[in-house]
Amino acid sequence: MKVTIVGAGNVGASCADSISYRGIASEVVLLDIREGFAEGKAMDIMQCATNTGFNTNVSGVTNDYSKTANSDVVVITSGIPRKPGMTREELIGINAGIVKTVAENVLVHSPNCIVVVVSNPMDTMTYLALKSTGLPKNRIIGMGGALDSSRFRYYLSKALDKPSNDISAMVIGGHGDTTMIPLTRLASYNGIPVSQFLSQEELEKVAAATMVGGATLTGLLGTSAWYAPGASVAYLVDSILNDQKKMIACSVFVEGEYGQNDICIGVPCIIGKNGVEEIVDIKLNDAEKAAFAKSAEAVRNMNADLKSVLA
Ligand SMILES: NC(=O)c1ccc[n+]([C@@H]2O[C@H](COP(=O)([O-])OP(=O)(O)OC[C@H]3O[C@@H](n4cnc5c(N)ncnc54)[C@H](O)[C@@H]3O)[C@@H](O)[C@H]2O)c1
Ligand SMILES: O=C(O)C[C@H](O)C(=O)O
Repeated sequence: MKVTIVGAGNVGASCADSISYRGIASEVVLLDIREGFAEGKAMDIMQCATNTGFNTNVSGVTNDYSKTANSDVVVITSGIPRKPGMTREELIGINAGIVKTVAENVLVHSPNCIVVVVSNPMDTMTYLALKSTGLPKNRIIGMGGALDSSRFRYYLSKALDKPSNDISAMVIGGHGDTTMIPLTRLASYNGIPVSQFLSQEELEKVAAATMVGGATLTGLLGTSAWYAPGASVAYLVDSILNDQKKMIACSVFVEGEYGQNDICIGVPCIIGKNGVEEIVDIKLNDAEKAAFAKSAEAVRNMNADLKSVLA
């Protein structure tokens, strides 16, 4: 199985590292416009092979899409990241042009691939990739919910003082500081509702920390995060390539689900060899429904900024 990752920066290289280390694909191609950069990242990753024991062939190319031919999955991480104090939405001006060109280029050489969009603002970039390529909706997946959910589990584990892997929790809605919806009511510690262990106030603090999880890291690092984003992409790609049918919150095109239409937004999806195989209909309560409608409105408003790019 072949995976192409466009953008060999912090997130792209971390995706390649996670995918090869976990043996998810036989071949990974990193592509970047910076001369020699993807080649360097690929060589560095390949020099891990003997010490970590992986067999994936990782190669790098400078803007040569012919080397990406016949990829099963293409991950788009190209574009600029935010700096401290910025929102993801502020990246739209530069990243929209990059994502549109990249999505069109990859499809020339891999017409049957599934596209995973990572570049921010991710829900808007996913919608752009879908509209500009005309691909069927099951083949365009925005990665954000997997990362946000893992941050939610991290903050719950800190509050509970229990291991993250014993906690099950999901974030839906937009991948933005104010649009994420951590589903606190449905989070559990080994199947037991977390509300049995944490007060409402503690749960609200966890949800708030989750929503600004990316901004917190950006403030600490001076640029946005990459290890957890790379691992989250690998988790998603694994479910596609190995047809695992995991339920993962992903940004996908909705047509009536959760009362919304014509946007890409985070909803629970079954992810398998066909990409998005099902959108799972969780019964939300009234407060969660209202939060989802508000999040969807913000996501829809951002799409309006794509008019000139999509014209
Ligand atoms: N969806 C998520 O959960 C999530 C998580 C982390 C980061 N991100 C986003 O991912 C993007 C990348 O972040 P990063 O930290 O890796 O940034 P980075 O600056 O480290 O890397 C971006 C790379 O893209 C390359 N690039 C730019 N234009 C290109 C083009 N036309 N073709 C090929 N490559 C091109 C650059 O040369 C650079 O190497 C940002 O938009 C960031 O906000 C999203
Ligand atoms: O926070 C960012 O800007 C990057 C990414 O969306 C993240 O959540 O880490």
